[in-house]
Amino acid sequence: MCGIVGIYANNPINQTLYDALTVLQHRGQDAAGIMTCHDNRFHLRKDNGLVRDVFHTRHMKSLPGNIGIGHVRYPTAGSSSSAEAQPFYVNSPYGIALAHNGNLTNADTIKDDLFRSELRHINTSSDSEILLNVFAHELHKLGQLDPLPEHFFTAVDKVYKRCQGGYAVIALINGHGLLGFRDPHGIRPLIYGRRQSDSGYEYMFASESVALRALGFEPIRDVLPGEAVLIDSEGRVHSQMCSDTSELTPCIFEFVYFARPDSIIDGISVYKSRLRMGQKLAEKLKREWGEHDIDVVMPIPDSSRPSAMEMANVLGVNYREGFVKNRYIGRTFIMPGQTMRKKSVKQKLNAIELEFKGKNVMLVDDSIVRGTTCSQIIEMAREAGAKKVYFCSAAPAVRFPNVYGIDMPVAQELIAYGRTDEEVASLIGADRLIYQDLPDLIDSVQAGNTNIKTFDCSVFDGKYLTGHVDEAYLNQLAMARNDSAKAVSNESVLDLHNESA
Ligand SMILES: O=P(O)(O)OC[C@H]1O[C@H](OP(=O)(O)OP(=O)(O)O)[C@H](O)[C@@H]1O
Ligand SMILES: NC(=O)CC[C@H](N)C(=O)O
Ligand SMILES: [Mg+2]
Repeated sequence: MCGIVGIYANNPINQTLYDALTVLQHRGQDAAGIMTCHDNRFHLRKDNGLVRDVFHTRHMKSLPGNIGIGHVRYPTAGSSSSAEAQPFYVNSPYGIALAHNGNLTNADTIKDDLFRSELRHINTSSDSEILLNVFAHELHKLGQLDPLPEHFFTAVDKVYKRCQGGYAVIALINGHGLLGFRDPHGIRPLIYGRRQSDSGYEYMFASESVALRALGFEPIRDVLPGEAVLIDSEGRVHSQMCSDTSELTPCIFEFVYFARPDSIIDGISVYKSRLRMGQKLAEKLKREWGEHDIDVVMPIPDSSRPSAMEMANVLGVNYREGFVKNRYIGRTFIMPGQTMRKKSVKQKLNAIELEFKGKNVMLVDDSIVRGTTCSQIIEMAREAGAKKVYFCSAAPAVRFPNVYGIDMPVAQELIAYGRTDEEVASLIGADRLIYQDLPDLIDSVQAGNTNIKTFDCSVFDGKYLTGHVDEAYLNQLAMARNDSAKAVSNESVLDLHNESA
């Protein structure tokens, strides 16, 4: 679940890109990159690490220009090598840089086609480099020295025909502007907006509206599924639907966990949808438990706070913050290995004993995925003196892999895989466990925009709306991206992108 940003401005944009990436940091903590363009030359800085670690003053000074793109990475394909940090660059045609959020489900086939038929070499194992080369090839085929917007749209149409999966993309095209597009299902988010400057409007594309707002850009609208929006070199906006089979089916997990609560995605407030998740969960609890003996409702910071708050409210029970989060530890779920994730939960959360002593506590999390967080948290609650520890998840049980840009590639690594709710409860050590029902989760999100008829709920129901995701693909993905395979592929390599720090 990477974060992407692109800016067209009338003044240097290195600092604005940096600031936007810090706002999107929650979407990717592994690597960060910025590519700017000035006087027909690209300037790149990318490396592994958080935004604040990747860009020092000397890097910022060497990112000139009024147009550029940025990326924060959470790998879902390839390795964690700095060579696979983004943006990626290809020299022909025109010189194109690209930042991608999502995952291609037919990357291997396209890679083969690119080499055999189109004589293009892909030097990394990143699907984003493949996506860039497909776009570049299709654009090159049109043979235009002075391309018009329609040529870019034709190339995007071809990308839609060839690339399956979920993707939101921002491309920086030397001399021709910024191009944003979103896959025909709109699985991954992308929004654009503008702000007034002394010399006219400036434009920004971003994964989430919060990045626009934080930098003083007014959102115009979400990019539609199957649509491409071009901000040309003169700052004119062109847009076109490039796919004739598009339907908005956004990823519901953005609302559960990934996005910041202060973002609005496809017209839906993430914060409000989380409040509604809490409300629905409380209603389910009342229905199923009847009388209860819960003394306090507590969130597992950060993401579950709104749901826990509303749950406490509906149950008429005290809301208490029993865990304090170390603000210097990042999100644990998107960390690359299980050892690091496990260690970080303990460093990240600490119990305030007096909130637990002799109480029956209901711990609320937004989701239970591998079970790393809840198992440790329940243990901590008991150690802090809780009488009974109940646990609930504002999302249903995660039982299926994600193939669209969330790194949950292996069903067997999910704690609920092949287990009943009771079995999960006993494994994590909870006295009782309650999961949100899928229809309730969908209602909670859909209430924000009833025009959206379907959401990508694949991690909960195993339905992959883009098609072509079969048993064989899932098996192959599991082999390539299980935790031990990733540890091997992430061993250090010296690659083409090999600048000095
Ligand atoms: O079952 P698991 O595999 O542990 O995954 C689920 C947990 O991971 C996430 O927290 P994270 O620490 O990533 O981020 P947050 O601070 O935004 O809650 C999520 O909010 C759950 O707490
Ligand atoms: N999480 C993402 O969006 C990842 C983008 C791309 N698949 C990568 O691994 O770099
Ligand atoms: Mg969490």
